[in-house]
Amino acid sequence: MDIVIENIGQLLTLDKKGPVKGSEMNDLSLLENAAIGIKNGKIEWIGTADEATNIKANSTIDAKGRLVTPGLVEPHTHLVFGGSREQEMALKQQDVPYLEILKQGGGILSTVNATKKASYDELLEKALFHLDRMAAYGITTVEAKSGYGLDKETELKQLKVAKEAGEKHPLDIVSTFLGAHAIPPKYKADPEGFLDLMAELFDEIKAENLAEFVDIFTETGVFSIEQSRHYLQKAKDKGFGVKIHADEIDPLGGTELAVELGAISGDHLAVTSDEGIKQLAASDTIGVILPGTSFYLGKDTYSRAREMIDAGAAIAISTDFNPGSSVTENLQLIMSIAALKLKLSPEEIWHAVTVNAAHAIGRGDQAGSIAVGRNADIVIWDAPNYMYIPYHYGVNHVNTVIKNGSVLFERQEIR
Ligand SMILES: O=C(O)CC1=NCN=C1
Ligand SMILES: [Zn+2]
Repeated sequence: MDIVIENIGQLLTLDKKGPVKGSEMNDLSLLENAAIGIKNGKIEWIGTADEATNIKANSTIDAKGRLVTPGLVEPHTHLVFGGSREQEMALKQQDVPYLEILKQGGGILSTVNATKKASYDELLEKALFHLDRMAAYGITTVEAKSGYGLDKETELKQLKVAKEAGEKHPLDIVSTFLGAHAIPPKYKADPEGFLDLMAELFDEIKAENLAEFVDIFTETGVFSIEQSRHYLQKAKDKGFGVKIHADEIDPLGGTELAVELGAISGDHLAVTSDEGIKQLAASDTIGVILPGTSFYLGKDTYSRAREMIDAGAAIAISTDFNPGSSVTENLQLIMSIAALKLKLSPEEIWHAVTVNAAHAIGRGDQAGSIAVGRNADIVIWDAPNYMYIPYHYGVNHVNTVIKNGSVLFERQEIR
Protein backbone atom coordinates (compact mmCIF):
# COMPACT_ATOMS: atom_id res chain seq x y z
CA MET A 1 0.00 0.00 0.00
CA ASP A 2 1.22 3.53 -0.77
CA ILE A 3 -0.68 5.35 1.96
CA VAL A 4 -2.88 4.30 4.86
CA ILE A 5 -5.13 6.96 6.40
CA GLU A 6 -5.63 5.71 9.96
CA ASN A 7 -7.50 6.77 13.04
CA ILE A 8 -10.53 8.11 11.12
CA GLY A 9 -13.16 9.16 13.67
CA GLN A 10 -16.04 9.28 11.18
CA LEU A 11 -15.80 8.09 7.56
CA LEU A 12 -18.57 9.12 5.13
CA THR A 13 -18.21 6.90 2.05
CA LEU A 14 -21.38 8.08 0.23
CA ASP A 15 -20.88 4.89 -1.72
CA LYS A 16 -24.31 4.80 -3.37
CA LYS A 17 -25.35 4.11 -6.94
CA GLY A 18 -26.97 7.55 -7.20
CA PRO A 19 -28.31 9.97 -8.09
CA VAL A 20 -29.78 9.74 -4.61
CA LYS A 21 -33.39 10.93 -4.55
CA GLY A 22 -35.97 12.07 -2.01
CA SER A 23 -35.87 10.49 1.44
CA GLU A 24 -32.83 8.41 0.39
CA MET A 25 -30.85 11.67 0.63
CA ASN A 26 -31.35 11.52 4.38
CA ASP A 27 -29.91 8.03 4.70
CA LEU A 28 -26.20 8.62 5.36
CA SER A 29 -24.10 5.57 6.12
CA LEU A 30 -20.91 6.15 8.08
CA LEU A 31 -18.07 4.10 9.53
CA GLU A 32 -16.43 4.93 12.86
CA ASN A 33 -12.81 4.19 13.86
CA ALA A 34 -12.07 3.48 10.22
CA ALA A 35 -9.04 3.42 7.92
CA ILE A 36 -8.43 3.71 4.16
CA GLY A 37 -5.65 2.15 2.07
CA ILE A 38 -4.50 3.91 -1.11
CA LYS A 39 -2.45 2.38 -3.93
CA ASN A 40 -1.55 3.84 -7.34
CA GLY A 41 -3.91 6.76 -6.77
CA LYS A 42 -6.90 4.49 -6.17
CA ILE A 43 -8.74 3.38 -3.04
CA GLU A 44 -7.48 -0.14 -2.48
CA TRP A 45 -8.97 -0.96 0.91
CA ILE A 46 -11.46 0.35 3.51
CA GLY A 47 -11.65 -1.14 6.98
CA THR A 48 -11.40 -0.63 10.72
CA ALA A 49 -8.59 1.02 12.65
CA ASP A 50 -7.69 -2.40 14.15
CA GLU A 51 -7.43 -4.07 10.73
CA ALA A 52 -5.19 -1.22 9.55
CA THR A 53 -2.47 -2.23 12.05
CA ASN A 54 -1.79 -5.33 9.91
CA ILE A 55 -1.30 -3.32 6.71
CA LYS A 56 2.20 -2.37 5.51
CA ALA A 57 2.26 1.07 3.87
CA ASN A 58 4.99 3.38 2.56
CA SER A 59 3.41 6.18 4.56
CA THR A 60 0.54 6.76 6.97
CA ILE A 61 -1.63 9.78 7.62
CA ASP A 62 -3.10 10.03 11.13
CA ALA A 63 -6.64 11.47 10.81
CA LYS A 64 -6.52 11.99 14.60
CA GLY A 65 -10.14 10.93 15.06
CA ARG A 66 -11.40 13.52 12.56
CA LEU A 67 -14.10 13.40 9.86
CA VAL A 68 -13.07 11.99 6.45
CA THR A 69 -15.23 12.29 3.32
CA PRO A 70 -14.99 12.06 -0.45
CA GLY A 71 -13.54 15.14 -2.17
CA LEU A 72 -16.33 17.66 -2.81
CA VAL A 73 -17.76 17.94 -6.33
CA GLU A 74 -18.55 21.42 -7.64
CA PRO A 75 -21.24 20.95 -10.36
CA HIS A 76 -21.74 24.53 -11.59
CA THR A 77 -19.05 27.20 -12.09
CA HIS A 78 -18.29 29.95 -14.58
CA LEU A 79 -14.60 29.30 -13.94
CA VAL A 80 -13.04 30.96 -16.99
CA PHE A 81 -13.53 34.73 -17.13
CA GLY A 82 -11.69 38.02 -17.38
CA GLY A 83 -12.00 41.03 -15.13
CA SER A 84 -14.33 41.44 -12.15
CA ARG A 85 -17.57 43.28 -11.31
CA GLU A 86 -16.99 44.77 -7.87
CA GLN A 87 -18.24 48.10 -9.22
CA GLU A 88 -21.70 46.48 -9.49
CA MET A 89 -21.91 46.02 -5.70
CA ALA A 90 -23.17 49.60 -5.36
CA LEU A 91 -25.96 48.90 -7.87
CA LYS A 92 -26.92 45.75 -5.93
CA GLN A 93 -27.00 47.82 -2.72
CA GLN A 94 -29.41 50.20 -4.46
CA ASP A 95 -31.52 47.13 -5.29
CA VAL A 96 -30.98 47.53 -9.04
CA PRO A 97 -32.27 44.15 -10.33
CA TYR A 98 -29.82 41.69 -11.88
CA LEU A 99 -31.68 41.71 -15.22
CA GLU A 100 -31.73 45.55 -15.25
CA ILE A 101 -27.94 45.65 -14.85
CA LEU A 102 -27.68 43.17 -17.73
CA LYS A 103 -30.10 45.28 -19.85
CA GLN A 104 -27.88 48.33 -19.23
CA GLY A 105 -24.95 46.36 -20.71
CA GLY A 106 -23.45 45.40 -17.38
CA GLY A 107 -23.49 42.04 -15.68
CA ILE A 108 -22.60 39.20 -18.00
CA LEU A 109 -21.93 41.64 -20.85
CA SER A 110 -19.41 43.50 -18.71
CA THR A 111 -17.53 40.25 -18.11
CA VAL A 112 -17.79 39.46 -21.83
CA ASN A 113 -15.89 42.66 -22.63
CA ALA A 114 -13.20 41.84 -20.06
CA THR A 115 -12.91 38.24 -21.28
CA LYS A 116 -12.50 39.32 -24.90
CA LYS A 117 -9.70 41.69 -23.85
CA ALA A 118 -7.93 39.09 -21.70
CA SER A 119 -5.23 36.97 -23.32
CA TYR A 120 -5.43 33.18 -23.37
CA ASP A 121 -2.58 33.00 -20.84
CA GLU A 122 -4.23 35.55 -18.51
CA LEU A 123 -7.46 33.50 -18.54
CA LEU A 124 -5.52 30.30 -17.92
CA GLU A 125 -3.54 31.77 -15.01
CA LYS A 126 -6.74 33.13 -13.45
CA ALA A 127 -8.54 29.77 -13.84
CA LEU A 128 -5.61 27.90 -12.26
CA PHE A 129 -5.61 30.39 -9.37
CA HIS A 130 -9.32 29.80 -8.70
CA LEU A 131 -8.84 26.02 -8.99
CA ASP A 132 -6.10 26.22 -6.34
CA ARG A 133 -8.55 27.97 -4.02
CA MET A 134 -11.30 25.43 -4.78
CA ALA A 135 -8.89 22.60 -3.97
CA ALA A 136 -8.05 24.29 -0.65
CA TYR A 137 -11.77 24.29 0.13
CA GLY A 138 -11.92 20.50 -0.38
CA ILE A 139 -13.22 20.46 -3.97
CA THR A 140 -11.59 17.79 -6.20
CA THR A 141 -13.82 17.84 -9.32
CA VAL A 142 -15.15 21.02 -10.99
CA GLU A 143 -17.61 21.78 -13.78
CA ALA A 144 -16.54 24.80 -15.81
CA LYS A 145 -18.74 26.76 -18.25
CA SER A 146 -17.86 29.10 -21.08
CA GLY A 147 -20.31 31.94 -21.78
CA TYR A 148 -18.30 35.14 -21.53
CA GLY A 149 -17.36 35.28 -25.18
CA LEU A 150 -20.69 35.34 -27.06
CA ASP A 151 -18.70 35.08 -30.26
CA LYS A 152 -17.11 32.00 -31.83
CA GLU A 153 -13.49 32.95 -31.22
CA THR A 154 -13.83 33.89 -27.55
CA GLU A 155 -16.13 30.99 -26.66
CA LEU A 156 -13.57 28.59 -28.13
CA LYS A 157 -10.81 30.47 -26.27
CA GLN A 158 -12.61 29.91 -22.97
CA LEU A 159 -13.24 26.22 -23.68
CA LYS A 160 -9.59 25.68 -24.68
CA VAL A 161 -8.49 27.43 -21.47
CA ALA A 162 -10.71 25.11 -19.42
CA LYS A 163 -9.32 22.07 -21.24
CA GLU A 164 -5.70 23.12 -20.63
CA ALA A 165 -6.50 24.00 -17.03
CA GLY A 166 -7.78 20.45 -16.59
CA GLU A 167 -4.56 19.10 -18.06
CA LYS A 168 -2.31 21.38 -15.98
CA HIS A 169 -4.15 21.30 -12.64
CA PRO A 170 -4.65 18.20 -10.44
CA LEU A 171 -8.41 18.87 -10.13
CA ASP A 172 -10.63 17.18 -12.72
CA ILE A 173 -12.53 19.61 -14.95
CA VAL A 174 -15.83 18.85 -16.75
CA SER A 175 -16.59 21.41 -19.46
CA THR A 176 -19.91 22.94 -20.52
CA PHE A 177 -20.48 25.17 -23.55
CA LEU A 178 -22.62 28.15 -22.45
CA GLY A 179 -22.36 30.29 -25.56
CA ALA A 180 -26.10 30.89 -25.05
CA HIS A 181 -25.43 32.87 -21.88
CA ALA A 182 -26.70 36.28 -23.03
CA ILE A 183 -27.58 38.12 -26.27
CA PRO A 184 -24.67 40.27 -27.53
CA PRO A 185 -25.69 43.83 -28.53
CA LYS A 186 -25.38 43.22 -32.27
CA TYR A 187 -27.90 40.37 -32.06
CA LYS A 188 -30.33 42.22 -29.76
CA ALA A 189 -33.05 42.06 -32.41
CA ASP A 190 -32.18 38.56 -33.52
CA PRO A 191 -31.70 36.14 -30.60
CA GLU A 192 -32.54 33.19 -32.85
CA GLY A 193 -29.81 34.27 -35.28
CA PHE A 194 -27.35 34.40 -32.38
CA LEU A 195 -28.33 30.90 -31.21
CA ASP A 196 -27.83 29.64 -34.78
CA LEU A 197 -24.34 31.19 -34.72
CA MET A 198 -23.50 29.47 -31.42
CA ALA A 199 -24.92 26.16 -32.70
CA GLU A 200 -22.45 26.35 -35.61
CA LEU A 201 -19.75 25.65 -32.99
CA PHE A 202 -21.24 22.30 -31.93
CA ASP A 203 -19.32 20.21 -34.48
CA GLU A 204 -15.93 21.78 -33.64
CA ILE A 205 -16.55 21.56 -29.89
CA LYS A 206 -17.51 17.89 -30.21
CA ALA A 207 -14.62 17.06 -32.56
CA GLU A 208 -12.04 18.68 -30.25
CA ASN A 209 -13.69 17.32 -27.11
CA LEU A 210 -13.98 20.85 -25.72
CA ALA A 211 -17.25 20.29 -23.83
CA GLU A 212 -19.54 17.44 -22.78
CA PHE A 213 -22.60 19.58 -22.06
CA VAL A 214 -24.44 22.49 -23.66
CA ASP A 215 -26.20 24.97 -21.36
CA ILE A 216 -28.45 28.00 -21.94
CA PHE A 217 -29.69 30.90 -19.80
CA THR A 218 -33.49 30.58 -20.12
CA GLU A 219 -34.64 33.87 -18.64
CA THR A 220 -36.65 37.01 -19.29
CA GLY A 221 -34.69 39.26 -21.58
CA VAL A 222 -32.33 36.42 -22.49
CA PHE A 223 -33.65 33.25 -24.18
CA SER A 224 -37.27 32.11 -24.20
CA ILE A 225 -38.54 28.59 -23.58
CA GLU A 226 -39.15 28.08 -27.31
CA GLN A 227 -35.71 29.39 -28.31
CA SER A 228 -34.09 27.24 -25.59
CA ARG A 229 -35.99 24.10 -26.62
CA HIS A 230 -34.95 24.51 -30.26
CA TYR A 231 -31.29 25.20 -29.39
CA LEU A 232 -30.92 22.38 -26.86
CA GLN A 233 -32.63 19.88 -29.15
CA LYS A 234 -29.97 20.71 -31.76
CA ALA A 235 -27.29 20.13 -29.09
CA LYS A 236 -28.84 16.78 -28.13
CA ASP A 237 -28.93 15.78 -31.81
CA LYS A 238 -25.16 16.43 -31.89
CA GLY A 239 -24.64 14.11 -28.91
CA PHE A 240 -24.23 16.66 -26.10
CA GLY A 241 -25.75 16.32 -22.67
CA VAL A 242 -27.83 19.39 -21.81
CA LYS A 243 -28.22 21.66 -18.80
CA ILE A 244 -30.38 24.75 -18.30
CA HIS A 245 -29.98 27.88 -16.19
CA ALA A 246 -33.67 27.59 -15.32
CA ASP A 247 -36.17 29.62 -13.25
CA GLU A 248 -33.44 31.80 -11.69
CA ILE A 249 -35.22 35.18 -11.69
CA ASP A 250 -38.56 34.76 -13.51
CA PRO A 251 -40.61 31.52 -13.48
CA LEU A 252 -40.60 30.87 -17.23
CA GLY A 253 -40.90 27.10 -16.76
CA GLY A 254 -37.24 26.26 -17.42
CA THR A 255 -37.49 23.44 -14.88
CA GLU A 256 -40.26 21.79 -16.88
CA LEU A 257 -38.21 22.27 -20.05
CA ALA A 258 -35.18 20.59 -18.43
CA VAL A 259 -37.34 17.57 -17.57
CA GLU A 260 -38.99 17.55 -21.01
CA LEU A 261 -35.57 17.45 -22.71
CA GLY A 262 -34.10 14.86 -20.32
CA ALA A 263 -31.47 17.37 -19.21
CA ILE A 264 -28.85 15.92 -16.89
CA SER A 265 -29.54 18.93 -14.64
CA GLY A 266 -31.72 21.95 -14.24
CA ASP A 267 -29.76 24.67 -12.44
CA HIS A 268 -30.83 27.52 -10.12
CA LEU A 269 -34.54 26.53 -9.85
CA ALA A 270 -34.98 29.51 -7.52
CA VAL A 271 -38.60 30.17 -8.62
CA THR A 272 -39.67 26.76 -9.91
CA SER A 273 -43.46 26.26 -10.01
CA ASP A 274 -45.41 23.57 -8.14
CA GLU A 275 -45.78 21.75 -11.46
CA GLY A 276 -42.04 22.06 -12.06
CA ILE A 277 -41.28 20.51 -8.66
CA LYS A 278 -43.65 17.65 -9.41
CA GLN A 279 -42.10 16.98 -12.81
CA LEU A 280 -38.53 17.27 -11.50
CA ALA A 281 -39.26 14.78 -8.71
CA ALA A 282 -40.67 12.29 -11.21
CA SER A 283 -37.69 12.63 -13.56
CA ASP A 284 -34.01 11.68 -13.75
CA THR A 285 -33.01 15.33 -14.06
CA ILE A 286 -30.98 16.52 -11.08
CA GLY A 287 -31.83 19.87 -9.52
CA VAL A 288 -28.60 21.85 -9.02
CA ILE A 289 -29.47 24.48 -6.43
CA LEU A 290 -27.43 27.67 -6.06
CA PRO A 291 -28.45 29.30 -2.75
CA GLY A 292 -25.32 31.45 -2.70
CA THR A 293 -26.69 33.30 -5.74
CA SER A 294 -30.00 34.02 -3.98
CA PHE A 295 -27.98 35.29 -1.00
CA TYR A 296 -25.61 37.37 -3.13
CA LEU A 297 -28.44 38.92 -5.18
CA GLY A 298 -30.17 39.87 -1.91
CA LYS A 299 -33.22 37.74 -2.62
CA ASP A 300 -35.80 37.15 0.13
CA THR A 301 -36.79 33.81 -1.38
CA TYR A 302 -34.68 30.73 -2.06
CA SER A 303 -35.21 27.57 -4.11
CA ARG A 304 -37.89 25.31 -2.67
CA ALA A 305 -35.30 22.53 -2.45
CA ARG A 306 -36.93 21.20 0.71
CA GLU A 307 -40.17 20.60 -1.19
CA MET A 308 -38.21 19.18 -4.15
CA ILE A 309 -36.54 16.55 -1.96
CA ASP A 310 -39.79 15.84 -0.09
CA ALA A 311 -41.41 15.26 -3.51
CA GLY A 312 -38.65 12.76 -4.40
CA ALA A 313 -36.15 14.79 -6.44
CA ALA A 314 -32.37 14.35 -6.54
CA ILE A 315 -30.71 17.61 -5.48
CA ALA A 316 -27.12 18.85 -5.71
CA ILE A 317 -25.81 22.22 -4.51
CA SER A 318 -23.11 24.49 -5.90
CA THR A 319 -21.41 27.86 -5.40
CA ASP A 320 -22.33 29.05 -8.94
CA PHE A 321 -18.85 30.62 -8.76
CA ASN A 322 -18.89 33.56 -11.20
CA PRO A 323 -17.76 37.22 -11.17
CA GLY A 324 -21.21 38.75 -10.77
CA SER A 325 -23.97 36.82 -9.06
CA SER A 326 -22.08 34.53 -6.67
CA VAL A 327 -18.45 35.45 -6.20
CA THR A 328 -17.20 32.65 -3.97
CA GLU A 329 -15.36 29.33 -4.32
CA ASN A 330 -16.35 28.38 -0.76
CA LEU A 331 -18.69 25.39 -1.20
CA GLN A 332 -18.59 24.87 2.59
CA LEU A 333 -20.32 28.27 3.04
CA ILE A 334 -22.97 27.13 0.55
CA MET A 335 -23.49 24.03 2.71
CA SER A 336 -24.31 26.35 5.63
CA ILE A 337 -26.69 28.48 3.52
CA ALA A 338 -28.35 25.25 2.32
CA ALA A 339 -28.93 24.29 5.96
CA LEU A 340 -30.20 27.69 7.07
CA LYS A 341 -32.12 28.91 4.01
CA LEU A 342 -33.10 25.71 2.16
CA LYS A 343 -33.67 23.79 5.43
CA LEU A 344 -31.77 20.76 4.17
CA SER A 345 -30.49 18.29 6.79
CA PRO A 346 -26.72 17.70 7.14
CA GLU A 347 -27.28 14.24 5.63
CA GLU A 348 -29.01 15.72 2.54
CA ILE A 349 -26.33 18.39 2.22
CA TRP A 350 -23.52 15.81 2.15
CA HIS A 351 -25.30 13.90 -0.63
CA ALA A 352 -25.75 17.20 -2.47
CA VAL A 353 -22.02 18.10 -2.53
CA THR A 354 -20.72 14.63 -3.38
CA VAL A 355 -22.57 11.78 -5.09
CA ASN A 356 -25.46 13.88 -6.51
CA ALA A 357 -23.15 16.67 -7.67
CA ALA A 358 -21.00 14.05 -9.41
CA HIS A 359 -24.04 12.62 -11.21
CA ALA A 360 -25.11 16.15 -12.25
CA ILE A 361 -21.92 16.40 -14.35
CA GLY A 362 -21.80 12.82 -15.61
CA ARG A 363 -19.11 11.67 -13.14
CA GLY A 364 -21.31 9.53 -10.90
CA ASP A 365 -19.06 6.52 -11.55
CA GLN A 366 -15.79 8.36 -10.83
CA ALA A 367 -16.27 11.06 -8.20
CA GLY A 368 -18.24 11.89 -5.08
CA SER A 369 -17.87 8.54 -3.28
CA ILE A 370 -15.21 6.60 -1.38
CA ALA A 371 -15.20 2.98 -2.59
CA VAL A 372 -12.58 0.40 -3.49
CA GLY A 373 -11.40 0.96 -7.07
CA ARG A 374 -12.35 4.64 -7.15
CA ASN A 375 -9.90 7.51 -7.47
CA ALA A 376 -8.51 8.39 -4.04
CA ASP A 377 -10.13 11.85 -3.87
CA ILE A 378 -10.42 12.35 -0.12
CA VAL A 379 -10.72 15.19 2.41
CA ILE A 380 -9.68 15.05 6.05
CA TRP A 381 -11.58 17.76 7.95
CA ASP A 382 -10.77 19.67 11.14
CA ALA A 383 -14.14 18.55 12.41
CA PRO A 384 -15.34 15.77 14.72
CA ASN A 385 -18.39 14.83 12.63
CA TYR A 386 -20.27 15.60 9.40
CA MET A 387 -22.81 17.89 11.09
CA TYR A 388 -20.06 20.28 12.11
CA ILE A 389 -19.29 21.63 8.60
CA PRO A 390 -22.66 23.31 7.84
CA TYR A 391 -22.96 24.30 11.52
CA HIS A 392 -19.74 26.41 11.72
CA TYR A 393 -20.08 28.76 8.75
CA GLY A 394 -17.85 30.92 6.61
CA VAL A 395 -14.49 29.34 7.42
CA ASN A 396 -12.41 26.63 5.76
CA HIS A 397 -12.59 23.39 7.74
CA VAL A 398 -10.22 21.48 5.49
CA ASN A 399 -7.21 19.84 7.14
CA THR A 400 -5.90 17.75 4.19
CA VAL A 401 -7.00 17.31 0.56
CA ILE A 402 -5.92 14.21 -1.37
CA LYS A 403 -6.45 13.97 -5.13
CA ASN A 404 -5.79 10.69 -6.98
CA GLY A 405 -3.80 9.55 -3.93
CA SER A 406 -1.52 12.63 -3.71
CA VAL A 407 -1.71 15.19 -0.92
CA LEU A 408 -2.70 18.49 -2.59
CA PHE A 409 -3.24 20.68 0.44
CA GLU A 410 -2.50 20.59 4.17
CA ARG A 411 -3.61 23.30 6.59
CA GLN A 412 -0.55 25.03 8.04
CA GLU A 413 -0.58 25.61 11.79
CA ILE A 414 0.42 29.10 12.89
CA ARG A 415 1.68 28.75 16.43
O1 LIG B 1 -23.89 36.83 -13.87
C1 LIG B 1 -23.06 36.02 -14.27
O2 LIG B 1 -21.93 36.32 -14.73
C2 LIG B 1 -23.36 34.53 -14.17
C3 LIG B 1 -24.82 34.21 -14.32
N1 LIG B 1 -25.37 33.77 -15.42
C4 LIG B 1 -26.76 33.53 -15.23
N2 LIG B 1 -26.96 33.88 -13.90
C5 LIG B 1 -25.82 34.29 -13.34
ZN1 LIG C 1 -24.52 29.86 -13.50
